[in-house]
Formats: sequence, C-alpha cells, structure tokens
Amino acid sequence: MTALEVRNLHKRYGQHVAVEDVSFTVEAGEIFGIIGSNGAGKTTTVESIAGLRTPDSGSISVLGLDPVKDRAEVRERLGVQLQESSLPDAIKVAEALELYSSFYRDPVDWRELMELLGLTEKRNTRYKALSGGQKQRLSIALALVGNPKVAILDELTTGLDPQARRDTWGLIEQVRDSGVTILLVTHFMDEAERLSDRIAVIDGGRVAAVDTPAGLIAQASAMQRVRFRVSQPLDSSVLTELSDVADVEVTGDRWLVTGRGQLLSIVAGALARAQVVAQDLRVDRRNLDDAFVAFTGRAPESPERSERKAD
Ligand SMILES: Nc1ncnc2c1ncn2[C@@H]1O[C@H](COP(=O)(O)OP(=O)(O)OP(=O)(O)O)[C@@H](O)[C@H]1O
Repeated sequence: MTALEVRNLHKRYGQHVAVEDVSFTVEAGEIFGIIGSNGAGKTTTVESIAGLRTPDSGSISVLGLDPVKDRAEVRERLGVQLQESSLPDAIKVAEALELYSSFYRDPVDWRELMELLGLTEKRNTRYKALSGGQKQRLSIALALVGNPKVAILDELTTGLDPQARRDTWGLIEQVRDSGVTILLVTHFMDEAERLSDRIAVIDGGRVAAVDTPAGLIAQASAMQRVRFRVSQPLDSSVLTELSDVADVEVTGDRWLVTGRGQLLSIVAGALARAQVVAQDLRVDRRNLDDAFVAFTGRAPESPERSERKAD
C-alpha cells in the first residue's frame, strides 16, 4: 500500500527555484530516507508534504489525502519533527506532551511515550534546562504523540553524540516496527544507510536516484577494488590478462586490483593457480558516501562536524 506519493513537485521562493521537479513514492511501513547537500530542497519537499508550504505545481498525496485541501485530516495522521522545535523555554516535559496530546482525536498515552523515550525522570524539567539529546527525544515524542500513521523526521540526530545517535536509531526502528511509515531527512550517510529501506538522493531540487542503500551503492560503483600483499614474486600478467580486471597497481609488496564482477574470487583463483599465497586479501567496501559523491558530485557532510555534546 502506498503511504505517500509526490509527483512533479515544484516550488520557488521569488526567483529562486528550491525544488525543480521531485517525484517519489513511499510504501506503508517503510523508512524512506531523503539525502542531499545543504540547500538541495529536502526541507521544502517534506514541509510541502506536511502542508506547511504550498507547492507551485505538482501533486502530493498523504494516505490518499491532499495536505493543503485536507489539512485537518492530514494533521491527525501525520507526525512531524522539524529541524527546530519552537517550544517555550519554561514549559515542562510532561506539560508539553500533555498539551500536544490534547490537539489530537486519538492520541497515544503520552506517559507511555515519555517512558519509551527515557524522559520520565525529566518530566518536571523545563525545556530550556534539557540537554541537546533530551530536547531531541522530546521533539520525537511530540511528533509521535498524535498516534500518526506517517512520521516525518528532519535532521533526527544533528548535534547528538555518537551514543545518543545510536540510541535514537534503535528507537526509530522500534517506531517503524510498530507500523509507522517514516520519512527521514538527513545529510548523514551512515544514518541513511543504517535506517532506510529505500533512499531518494535529492540534488539541485531534483531526484538524482531512488533505490535501496545497497542498490544505490551498486549503481554507483560497478568497479570494485581488491587489495593484498605477497611475499614471493608474482608476474602481473597473471592478473592483467583476466577479462574482468581493469587495472593492477603494485607498490612494493602491496597489490591493488580494480575490476568488475566477482573480483575477489577471480583474483583469489588466479593467485591459487599461480601458487602464490596472498596475505590480507580483502575487498574495499564501498558505502553510501561513495554513492552520494557519484550521484551529486559533492562530498557528504560528516556527523562529527555538526556534533555537540548531548547528555
Ligand atoms: N522561505 C524561504 N525563502 C527563500 N528561500 C528559501 C526559503 N526556504 C528555503 N529557501 C532556499 O531554497 C533552497 C532549498 O532549501 P531547503 O531548506 O529546502 O533545502 P535543504 O535540502 O533542506 O537544506 P538543509 O539541509 O540546509 O536544510 C535553498 O537554497 C534555500 O536557501
């Protein structure tokens, strides 16, 4: 079943085109990642889905509803955690959750949610006194308190330390397993790769690619690299004459073979036939960072650069 459908979305601010042409479909129960550099158009896209911005053209369907025409119904079914929450400094954790739950027809038990997100101990703490990680967890709780079928999480772990990021990922998987479809906006490749069932790469207001993390990596890196060391002489023609091998580099006793297909077993077979024992034989693992560079021509941002202490 389709949970979200975006077709030919276009949005400009004055003369500046923020979203040129974005289309994708999210199936119910998926974690669907949206990755892209700063200014790629991610937030404009998800805020249009949430009905917070009105597209200039294109269509959006959220569980069969139009976010602009059916705003009230969409609000009931869609939970949104945006980049910056705008809670008053003086509001306490429990007050915020109780207040937000009163906005919905069929909210979850906010006390259970507070417990699930590890905030019960902080129930009487004012918003301004929470740490970065606690504020983040509260904003996730507020996005989920209305018992949504679909949740939008924008820059989920920006500013969290590595442990808090991993804890948050575990939590999001739990939320997905409870049946909520999740649209996850991030510019962190490790987060997108770890959590997403499928990912859209957005670049310059357009969708550059949509696939599973493994599919994106495979699309972007047809070439593989195999490394090994040898302690005895080896004639490079043993490898260069293989049809799947594109290049062989030798530095001292270190060999680097670039090629296609099942390169590791092809190289291992050739070495065995030449009766050469290779040490440290390994294939370079390609990751989503490599795929991102291939699709956008830009390096992804690293989490460390935007990290601040969380708890
Ligand atoms: N309200 C606005 N008025 C004018 N320009 C805007 C507005 N909102 C966004 N933009 C511009 O539109 C482009 C897309 O912005 P958007 O926030 O959608 O990108 P993003 O991919 O979410 O970026 P980031 O990762 O930095 O949040 C950017 O160039 C941005 O400066």
